Amino acid sequence: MPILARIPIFKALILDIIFIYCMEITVDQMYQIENKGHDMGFLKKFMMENAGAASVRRLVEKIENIESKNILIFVGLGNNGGDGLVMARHLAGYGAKVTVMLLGTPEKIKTEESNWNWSILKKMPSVKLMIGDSLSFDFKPDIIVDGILGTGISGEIREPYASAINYINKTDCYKFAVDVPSGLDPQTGETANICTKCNMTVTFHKMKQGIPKRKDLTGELYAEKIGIPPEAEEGIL
Ligand SMILES: NC(=O)C1=CN([C@@H]2O[C@H](COP(=O)(O)OP(=O)(O)OC[C@H]3O[C@@H](n4cnc5c(N)ncnc54)[C@H](OP(=O)(O)O)[C@@H]3O)[C@@H](O)[C@H]2O)[C@H](O)CC1
Ligand SMILES: [K+]
Repeated sequence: MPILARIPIFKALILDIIFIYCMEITVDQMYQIENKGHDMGFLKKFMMENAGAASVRRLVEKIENIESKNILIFVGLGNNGGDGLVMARHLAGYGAKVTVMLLGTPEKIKTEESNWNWSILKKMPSVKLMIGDSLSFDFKPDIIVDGILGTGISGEIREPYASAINYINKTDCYKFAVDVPSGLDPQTGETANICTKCNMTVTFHKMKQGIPKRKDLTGELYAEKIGIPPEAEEGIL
């Protein structure tokens, strides 16, 4: 043990530093930090872009020849879905064959930042857009991205999300979860009636307390920074 760490005051300081930088946070703290960062001018739209970009970097690092892959991206109507929409644009840029399955209708997309990304994809013939609740596809996906539910989950999984989660679990391919496997409560680590079982999960900014409890569902697990000013944590962490 380093000399300084033997001195109680320094040992406490070192432990504090480790705790701050490695700590797991609550979902409520994450929402507070997001909102404070947004109010500082680092808009949620920018957070979503960085979240999607960081997710694609991890996926491309893992999967060889991404340009030859059929990628099916399930997106919900909230910002977890928005991250999935950003991933679709980035993966198209890598030359992958990307299909987005919006689990609802575009009018029901909940947020400005998700709508913004949907409107960009509508101008991109390189990405196939599907809406509604049909789960019949004219291809077998090599990769499925679960952008259905994130920190906004509450209660038993409702349709059409439930059928999508069952489809994902029945399909034999590589599965990537945006922020958290859909159906896993990122605060408690408990699962709803159903939950996706994935090969990789990328969560954002800091690890949420419930996620590391279920490595059986997350697969490889990463927490990626998305550019939120550290000052956005002041008074929260
Ligand atoms: N952490 C960050 O810095 C960032 C995180 N991002 C991503 O945002 C999501 C959280 O987005 P939010 O819109 O708050 O919530 P979700 O997308 O997870 O889900 C909300 C929608 O899901 C519906 N819902 C909730 N529970 C169920 C259920 N059991 N069955 C069916 N549908 C459900 C809910 O519908 P309501 O009618 O209940 O409102 C919403 O439609 C986070 O996970 C990250 O991925 C930001 O993109 C970037 C910054
Ligand atoms: K998800």
